[in-house]
Amino acid sequence: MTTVRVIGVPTDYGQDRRGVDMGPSAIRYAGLADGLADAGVEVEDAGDLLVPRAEERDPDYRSPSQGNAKFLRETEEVCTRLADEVADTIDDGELPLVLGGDHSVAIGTLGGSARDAEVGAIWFDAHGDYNTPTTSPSGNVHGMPMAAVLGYQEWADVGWANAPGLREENVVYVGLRSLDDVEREAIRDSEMTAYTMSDIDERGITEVVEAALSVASDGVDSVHVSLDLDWLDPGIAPGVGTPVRGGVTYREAHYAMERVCEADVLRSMEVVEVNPVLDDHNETAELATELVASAFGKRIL
Ligand SMILES: NC(=[NH2+])NCCC[C@H](N)C(=O)O
Ligand SMILES: [Mn+2]
Ligand SMILES: [Mn+2]
Repeated sequence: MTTVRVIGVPTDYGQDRRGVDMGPSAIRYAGLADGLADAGVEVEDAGDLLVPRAEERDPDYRSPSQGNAKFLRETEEVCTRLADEVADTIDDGELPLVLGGDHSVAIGTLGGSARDAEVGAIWFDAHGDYNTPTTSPSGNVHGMPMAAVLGYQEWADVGWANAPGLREENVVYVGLRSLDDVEREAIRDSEMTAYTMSDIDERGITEVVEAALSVASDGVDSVHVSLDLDWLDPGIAPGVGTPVRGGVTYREAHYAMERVCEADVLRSMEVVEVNPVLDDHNETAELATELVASAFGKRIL
């Protein structure tokens, strides 16, 4: 039986809206343990990483190579510890489930997951998160993790952000609908595969998810799944910091998670960007919990 080790990362260094640091609590409160039990997996909750409050830090501390990026030192500090936790979890034969926090935590999750193995990644998100400290219009590191771990542009010089076992060819985006201009060109020029919402409209979630799974798992040991709650339509997932209209539906999202489970390639998973302060009676955290249960095997019949 799979044992899932839950690792909370209560950080909001990667963006400007406060509250996403409460994501791990909100997701647990929404019934994560019961959801995983329904899915038939063993659960071990490792608690939360200790993350100093943003108010105690200076977002504007910059070393010359940091460009616009805010809280980069703090992000390094958290992601370095997270990468070790994730790698240790996998070494112990368990499956890490990381609860964000904002999407900057992916630098740590992927760093640990792709440390000693060849892995692919499926990025369920409205956004590409492929900015760099100098191309980013916002300076928010949650818009940069994919570029960071792949060493795109100046990220190549940032020694701590890397995922040696992850190659662009095995990275797949599903559900894109908001890209910055430079980021769009960079994604076009990369070897990554990107399915936008229009692709889902045209081909249906069934076909897109099949394609995503096959590209991500091609020639590698296993796959990391990154689930940003703003992938879903804000009508059903209002508790996120950067909502974008026109996201996937409740059923499309569940279907995708069910297929992830059936493909039996999962190495690590993270659920990010749940912001209880912006949420409506914890409904986004509840949705996150249900989607995790589907990804780990909960079925109707
Ligand atoms: N993980 C996220 N929600 N990312 C949103 C990124 C938004 C925008 N592209 C930026 O870089 O600032
Ligand atoms: Mn994201
Ligand atoms: Mn997003």
